[in-house]
Formats: sequence, C-alpha cells, structure tokens
Amino acid sequence: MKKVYLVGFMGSGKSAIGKRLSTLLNIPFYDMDAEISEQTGMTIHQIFETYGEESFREMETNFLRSFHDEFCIIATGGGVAMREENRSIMRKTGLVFYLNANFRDIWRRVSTDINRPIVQRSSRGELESIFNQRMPLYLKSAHIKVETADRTLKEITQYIAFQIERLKN
Ligand SMILES: Nc1ncnc2c1ncn2[C@@H]1O[C@H](COP(=O)(O)OP(=O)(O)OP(=O)(O)O)[C@@H](O)[C@H]1O
Ligand SMILES: O=C(O)C1=C[C@@H](O)[C@@H](O)[C@H](O)C1
Ligand SMILES: [Mg+2]
Repeated sequence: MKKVYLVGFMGSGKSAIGKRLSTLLNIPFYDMDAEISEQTGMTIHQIFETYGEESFREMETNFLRSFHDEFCIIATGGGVAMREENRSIMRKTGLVFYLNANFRDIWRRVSTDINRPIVQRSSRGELESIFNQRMPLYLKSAHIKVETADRTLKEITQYIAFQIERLKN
C-alpha cells in the first residue's frame, strides 16, 4: 500500500486525525489544503477570491497527479472526492478512508471558522444540502467508512491505525 487518504466533509476530522495517525504510526503526514497554501503562498480563502473555486479544484487534482510515491497519510480537502479523476487516483494509489460525521457536529465545528470559504458563503440549510449531495461521492471514493459520531479523536485514530496495519501488505 502506498498511501492512506482521509476523505470526508469539512470538519469531519481529516486534518486532526491525519496528524494523530502520523504520530502514532510514524508515517509522514501531508494536509492537501496546507500543501496547496504553501505552494501558492496564499490561504485557501485568498485562492478562492483571486482565482475562483474551479482553479482551486484544478490545483487539488494536480496535487494528486503529481504527488511523489511514498507510504504516507494524506488529509484531503473536503471537496476532493467530488471529482471522478481524484477518486480514481486515490483508489489506485492507496487506501481511502471516509470519515462519516453527522451534520450537527460538523456545523458546531465549522460554522464560525473564517478559513473555509464554502462555509462562509452558505447558510446552515445550504451547507446541509451540500453535505447530503456529497455523501454518495465520499462513499464511492472510499474503501472503508469510519463512523466518527460519539467517538474521540483518539478512538478514531486507533481504529484507522488498526485497519492500516491489517491491510498494509
Ligand atoms: N471526533 C471528534 N471529536 C472531537 N473533535 C473533533 C472530532 N473530529 C473533529 N474534531 C475537531 O473539529 C475541528 C475540525 O476538524 P478538522 O480541521 O480536522 O476537519 P477537516 O476534516 O480537516 O476539515 P476541512 O475539510 O475543512 O479541512 C478540529 O478542531 C478537530 O479537532
Ligand atoms: O469542502 C470543501 O469544498 C473544502 C474543504 C476544505 O478542506 C478546503 O479544501 C476548502 O475550504 C474547500
Ligand atoms: Mg482539513
């Protein structure tokens, strides 16, 4: 197995769990949002404002296309699993975990965060409808669905670590 990808909606814990997994298993960790920010020297917000969302989506696909071969953990951005090409690259080059969270928890975690442009421009109802539209595509991208509701970050991390150890050869 080459890579471990974490997919799921904004606030489902991809970045937080990715970091913890990396420490627990001693595997390098990359956060796509942070990597793209670093490459461009801009925040995600600035990229959306300056170039538009579609250009950001191209940057995500380019990241996946060109990322080097390495056994590592990758926390994807919340929209990455929406593109067929992205799903195909992830499934071919690694093991994909979908972090399933309920919308109530997600809203509590992200509604006041200024760093997520899609949250900033959406009402609660609009965000919930995006969440519902995206769900089938997260499922389609994933090899394993992880239920996160009522579980601590530690419990979720340990469960995914167990699955990685089980499937890595
Ligand atoms: N199961 C959980 N229990 C407690 N806190 C959680 C849990 N999952 C996520 N969080 C917290 O919610 C916040 C958002 O999580 P995180 O930034 O990891 O989401 P994300 O999936 O990376 O979102 P995005 O797609 O926007 O990058 C963080 O403060 C994280 O610690
Ligand atoms: O769900 C999304 O579309 C996004 C999630 C974040 O990780 C960032 O990639 C960006 O804010 C867009
Ligand atoms: Mg993240």
